[in-house]
Amino acid sequence: MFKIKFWESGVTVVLPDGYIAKMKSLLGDEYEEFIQSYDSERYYGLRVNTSKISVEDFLKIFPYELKPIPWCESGFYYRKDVKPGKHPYHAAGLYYIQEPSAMAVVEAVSPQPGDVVLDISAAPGGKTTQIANKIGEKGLLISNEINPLRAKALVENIERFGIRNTIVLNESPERLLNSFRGFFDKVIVDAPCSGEGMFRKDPEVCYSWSEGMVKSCSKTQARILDVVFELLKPGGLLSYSTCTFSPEENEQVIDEFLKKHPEFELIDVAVSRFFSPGRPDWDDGNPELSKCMRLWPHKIEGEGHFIAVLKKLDGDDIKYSNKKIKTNTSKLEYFYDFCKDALVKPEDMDNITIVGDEVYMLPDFLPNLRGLKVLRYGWYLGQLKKGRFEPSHAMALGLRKSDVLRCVDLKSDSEEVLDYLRGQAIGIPESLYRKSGWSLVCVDGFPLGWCKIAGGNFKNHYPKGLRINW
Ligand SMILES: C[S@@+](CC[C@H](N)C(=O)[O-])C[C@H]1O[C@@H](n2cnc3c(N)ncnc32)[C@H](O)[C@@H]1O
Repeated sequence: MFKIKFWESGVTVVLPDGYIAKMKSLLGDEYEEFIQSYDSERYYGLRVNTSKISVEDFLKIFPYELKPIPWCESGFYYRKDVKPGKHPYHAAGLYYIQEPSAMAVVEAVSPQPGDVVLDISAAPGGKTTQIANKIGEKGLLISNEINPLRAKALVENIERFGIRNTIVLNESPERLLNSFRGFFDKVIVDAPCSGEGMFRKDPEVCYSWSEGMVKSCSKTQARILDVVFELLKPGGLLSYSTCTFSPEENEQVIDEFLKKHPEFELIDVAVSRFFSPGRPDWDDGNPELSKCMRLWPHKIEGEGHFIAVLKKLDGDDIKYSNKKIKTNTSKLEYFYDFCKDALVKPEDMDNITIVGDEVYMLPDFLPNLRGLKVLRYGWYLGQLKKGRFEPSHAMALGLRKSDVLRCVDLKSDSEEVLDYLRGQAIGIPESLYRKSGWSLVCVDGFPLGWCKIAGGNFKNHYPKGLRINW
């Protein structure tokens, strides 16, 4: 019987016997070193949102000690006694709290500025927010999540990050085929898996593990790959990752895929130098499988992961045209009134459309989304209500302080910033006493949300569902 103690909660969990026996037989001499990694604490990481702040500037203002993660320039380890999720900079979207090994996936496939990328199983948004930072304003990201509840968390994280050019879908992989054959430069399959690599992080994952789960996950993974290969352009890259050790969900899934799809090949990538090679001997010996990457908790400062990057060598070149969404421009009058009243450059608000009563700024290129469950068509700006426009939280977080005419800028170490996040009223600066209308609330210059001021009074519009209770 092998027990692990969870350092955060103090809970002790017995690792499944079947899992221990399997790791012993797979790892042989290396097993002792591997199993000892459970005596150490897990690692804690955060990744800077480089679309809002440079790493250099972030390090100047973040009040806690950080240590660089070798494989991700914007990633840092923090100490477990630090609670970055409670700092106002988190609410302002300056970083994403992410397990350090998980940051390697996007680094491996290395999306470039302007790329068109699909993140097929995206919630809660770790990879998506990292991709968005890399492709920049000119790229296009389709961020998809099959589970509607998890898709909600995905939308929240995308909006907190202030990402504008992402379409969020709630679809099964199969239903994407009609719209996106040969459309993407890069596809990320961060697959659902048995989670063996996360045992040290989350006791729930140990409880749900079974040999049957490993088998059923490997079938799901193969099914997802069998759909997404069609979505890539010739020359495009497919990233496949799991947070589990079982060869059935890793090398064996990749080998089966390569056998069926000779137009794909595994490639070496720059970050592989930090990690261990894949294990051909855990499949049928195909030496190419050593190009996969294994992230072992006894070899690196991070949890267990598997990553493979494959290139599509051949396929049809399909041309896509930009879709327009017909919009009733007369209804946009209230939105433009808002822009004139609140923004320094209202004329910058172009490519605007209305879907139902929601106002969006569309990405530069819009694919055909007919028949798909679309949760976001790009930057969600707000809602048209009877005779007025109400700006969204997503609009606030996608703006910069310099974009708005009125701003209440709070200090990150002030009680007022916490009061704002609690949903309470706060004092307004003298310069705004005689002003009225929607105003941005910032922390050290970074948007947190909206308030409305009138006659010297402050009305808090921080979303109810996000308010803090400490
Ligand atoms: C490892 S998690 C993704 C983590 C995410 N990429 C991130 O970085 O935050 C796997 C995701 O796959 C989704 N999933 C489950 N079954 C699926 C299926 N059949 N097809 C596609 N996605 C699936 C789960 O809902 C889950 O959100």
